[in-house]
Amino acid sequence: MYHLLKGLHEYLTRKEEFSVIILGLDGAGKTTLLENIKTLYNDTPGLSPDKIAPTVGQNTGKITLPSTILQFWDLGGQRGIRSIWHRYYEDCHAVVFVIDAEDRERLGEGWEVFDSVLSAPQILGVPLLLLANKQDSPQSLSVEEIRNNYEDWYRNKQESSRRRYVEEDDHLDRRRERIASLDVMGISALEGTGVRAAVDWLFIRVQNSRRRDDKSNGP
Ligand SMILES: Nc1nc2c(ncn2[C@@H]2O[C@H](COP(=O)(O)OP(=O)(O)OP(=O)(O)O)[C@@H](O)[C@H]2O)c(=O)[nH]1
Ligand SMILES: [Mg+2]
Repeated sequence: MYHLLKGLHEYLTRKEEFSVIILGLDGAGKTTLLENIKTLYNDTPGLSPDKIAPTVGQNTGKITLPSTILQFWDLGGQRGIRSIWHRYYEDCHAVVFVIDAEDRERLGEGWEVFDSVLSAPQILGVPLLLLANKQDSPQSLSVEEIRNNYEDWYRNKQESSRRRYVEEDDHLDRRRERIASLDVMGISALEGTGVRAAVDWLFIRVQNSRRRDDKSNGP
């Protein structure tokens, strides 16, 4: 009887675990975001921004929400480290792409990398959230400006490339669909503004992720 009740209790209180990968160029603010999330949701606070160094490899963090655990994988954004990102694609349930909205000079490079993430076949069906970080800075582009900037970049790229003629129709359609339904949110990872709203988005979207029935504990 005890075992039956224990089993029932465990069943009723079990938490599903989902993996979220955080991608973006070096310096975009991914680790600052992860540490801020830890501070907001965990008893033990995350690192303060002055203790954060560029990521060589990965950082991880876990938060517990009602009936759900989110496991974050913050991956280094330096050019040489980006080549390992794809190893995390197969097992993730959501992707967060952080763009530095303050660094106008690197926006093009950011979109180039974002575009390759957006069109990676392994994650075409996985929720993708674009975060326009550093909204605390007066120089930063707003969410609206970031979206427009990406759409302009994409249009220019299409016009100047012949890729659209060689890309498979099906793939192109899914990609267009993804861009049209792309969610962009503004945050300040440094001050924590907008971070809870972004986590709420993830919490809701992973429940409906196509990979929900195919969960794993991460890469
Ligand atoms: N003003 C401002 N600065 C920020 C914000 N988020 C991060 N930064 C700063 O941006 C710099 C880079 O932050 P990181 O979190 O290390 O960036 P990262 O994306 O993890 O970089 P890599 O680990 O190299 O991929 C640091 O100086 C942060 O303090 C923000 O919201 N506002
Ligand atoms: Mg980092």
